[in-house]
Amino acid sequence: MLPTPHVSCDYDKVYEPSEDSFLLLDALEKDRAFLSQFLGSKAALVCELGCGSGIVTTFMMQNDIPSKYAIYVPTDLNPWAIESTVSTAQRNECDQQIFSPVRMNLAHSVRSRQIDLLVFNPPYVPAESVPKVPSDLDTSPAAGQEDDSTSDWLDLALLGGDDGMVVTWKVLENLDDFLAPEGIAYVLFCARNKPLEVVKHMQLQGWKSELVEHRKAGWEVLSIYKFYR
Ligand SMILES: C[S@@+](CC[C@H](N)C(=O)[O-])C[C@H]1O[C@@H](n2cnc3c(N)ncnc32)[C@H](O)[C@@H]1O
Repeated sequence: MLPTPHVSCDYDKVYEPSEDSFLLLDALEKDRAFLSQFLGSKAALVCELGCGSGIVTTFMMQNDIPSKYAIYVPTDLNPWAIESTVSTAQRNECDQQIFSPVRMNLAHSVRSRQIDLLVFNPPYVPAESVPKVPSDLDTSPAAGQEDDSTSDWLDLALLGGDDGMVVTWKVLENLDDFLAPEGIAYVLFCARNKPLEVVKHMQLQGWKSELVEHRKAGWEVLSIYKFYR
């Protein structure tokens, strides 16, 4: 079993690693040899969206997933998550890797079709609405029309709107633009996200998809699917 990074953050501001984070680590560990074969021969661009404490990106860096030549660009809307990701990487002595966390909305500031490995543990809890993207990072036409009061960073980490899928759909609908031609994405779902319906929809769009991990966590059932062309 691969070592889990040491993490210590201010959990009033940043999502505390939980069952979902650990399931993602297990999925990446399970697919480590596959990822090394699939992407290991090049300097792969690895982009974890919503990096939070940095536990997942640090785990990948610690364990050369997909290879020791990879370039890691984790992203988050929450500035405290970016700060925590830097300190988690330092705490775990990952300063050998090429690593540059960036505050951005999903992967919208990364050039099209550049990401080789995309990893996302999204805000997946069904809720009436999703907290709005802070106006300095919102590029939609409606941006700047409301006051910018996003201060509850934990709501942003958890609340996923209708079916808990609003943010995840923003990634899946942009996957063709985000992923490199031979790229692959690992995305976490809870049962209330109706992952089987989502996978069917993605397959109809031409994506290949496989279940990587599946676990009951308290009253949630969590699963991780990978998507590739
Ligand atoms: C469930 S937490 C996962 C944190 C970490 N990856 C883990 O597994 O422990 C979701 C993360 O996504 C971030 N997030 C939410 N919406 C985002 C968006 N539109 N763009 C980037 N990050 C976002 C939140 O700030 C939070 O850090």
